[in-house]
Formats: sequence, C-alpha cells, structure tokens
Amino acid sequence: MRLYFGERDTPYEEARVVVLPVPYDLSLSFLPGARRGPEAILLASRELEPFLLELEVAPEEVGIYAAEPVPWVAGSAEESHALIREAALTHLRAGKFLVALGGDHSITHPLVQAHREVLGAFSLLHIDAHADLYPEWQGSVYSHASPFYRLLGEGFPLVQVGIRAMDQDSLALARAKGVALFPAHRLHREGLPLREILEALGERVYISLDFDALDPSVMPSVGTPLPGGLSYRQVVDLLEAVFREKEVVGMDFVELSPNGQFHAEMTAAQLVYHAIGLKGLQAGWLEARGL
Ligand SMILES: N=C(N)NCCCCNCCCN
Ligand SMILES: [Mn+2]
Ligand SMILES: [Mn+2]
Repeated sequence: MRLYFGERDTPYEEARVVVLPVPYDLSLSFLPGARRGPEAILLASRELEPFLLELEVAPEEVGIYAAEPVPWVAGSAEESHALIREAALTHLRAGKFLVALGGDHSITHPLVQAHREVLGAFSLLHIDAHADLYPEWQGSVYSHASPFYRLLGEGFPLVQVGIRAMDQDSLALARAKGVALFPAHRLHREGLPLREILEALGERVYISLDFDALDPSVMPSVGTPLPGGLSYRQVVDLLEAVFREKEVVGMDFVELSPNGQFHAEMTAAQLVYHAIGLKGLQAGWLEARGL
C-alpha cells in the first residue's frame, strides 16, 4: 500500500492522476542529487494535510496513484529517455493525468513528446530560473540545459516565466522563435503579468516547473540555485490563473536535489499537491465545498 499525497489508497484503475517518479539525473551539469528528488517529494507528501484550505478541497479525492519509478540506463541518455517516453505513453493511453517528478530537466523532452503523441497539440509553460535553450551543454544534446531547445525545434509554442539565467545566443533564439519570455526581474518590478502570460499560452498547456524557479531562500534544495527567484505565492498565483483559464494536459516538477533541508521537500510536495487540486477543480473532478 503506497500512501502518498493524502491518505487514500486509490487502485490504479480508479485513479485519475498518476504521479510518475522519474529519478533520472545523469544530465545534470552542477550539483548532483536530483535522482533522490521523487522519493523525497513522495515521503514529504505523507505529511501534508489532505484538505487544502486555500482551495477548500481535498486533492486526494481525485484519486492519486504513485507509479513505480522509471528506470534508467546509466550509459545512455537516449535509452533512458526512451524508457521515460514509454512509461508516460502507458499511463496516458490508460487515460491518466500525469504528474511527473524529476530527476533533472532533460526528462521533460520525452515526457512532452509522449503527451503530444497521445493528446495532440498544446503549448508549453516553462517555469524556471534557466531558459534551458542550449543546443547542447557539456557535450550532450540531452543535457538538462537543453530540453526547450529540442522542444522549440519540434514546434512547441513556448512561454517561459521566472528566467534569470540565459546566454546571448539563447536570448536571440528565443526572440527569433517567438518565445514569450517573462524574466524574473520583470516580475519583481511589475508583478505577475498574468493576463499577458495567459494570452501568450494556447488553450491547452503542458506545465514544466523547475524548482530552481523559486528563490533559494524558499527552495534551497536544487542543483543550480540562483538569487532573485520567485516566491511561493507568485508560483501558486501563476498556476491558479493558468488552471482557471486553460486546459492543463500534463505537468512535471523537476530538479529537486534533497540536501537535508526538509522544509524544501515539504515546499515541493505542497506545490505538487496544490497543482493536483487545481487540476481537479479545472477538470470538474472536485468542487470547492466552502468553509
Ligand atoms: N540548471 C541549468 N539549466 N543549468 C544550465 C547550465 C548552463 C550553465 N551556464 C553557466 C556557465 C558557467 N560557465
Ligand atoms: Mn531547468
Ligand atoms: Mn533551472
């Protein structure tokens, strides 16, 4: 019996949401450890209050099933990504809403490919400190610094929020390809431009959240922390606006690298659980009862 994200033990057949641990982290470029991210989030999720006061719902009521972690092939990023794609396809073809937990950000590439194969077209909402638009990094096109370069090249419309690190070539590419870029410094100066972000997104959206989008003061357990990050409230307010107006087709949460600061793992688990609650409300699986 695997009780995560609430206190219900929902059988796979009844679950609407599958949480997919993807502990692959061989594409990291700096601090190691993201492979322990999924397990840390699942364990922290056991300490969450099942009822979410802010939404006045219990996200566990959508039926959440924690799948077995996706294995990887130590010597091959390509084969590892193929395993991730296949695992995602299995759950998507079973009609599940997928919430993937990384692992490094390279996992988003195969995850998004699987979502498009089963669900058709959608745009990407990428929340991160880093643009991850390098053609390759440290000799690998499968780097955690490259997933959105790959996905742009495969035709996905891209909206990036919270970015505070990208090189000149990435900025030129983003502008040339029509990426809707909302850097962190703009959010801090002007507040969240929610209407602009929503207008830049299509009707169907895949959300990829790199936990280093949050400020290190809030989220110190990531592999490449940078100052000037987003607050927890800014991220929640962004997610709430997107779920309120868009059809979210899938999500991944990546780059948590546990380093003994349990508040970070609780933050990660709470954010994932909140997002599941938002999906439940959007999809009509949940109704806010009111206090
Ligand atoms: N977490 C990430 N996506 N990191 C991206 C790696 C790019 C490092 N730029 C800094 C280069 C320093 N020489
Ligand atoms: Mn990233
Ligand atoms: Mn990042």
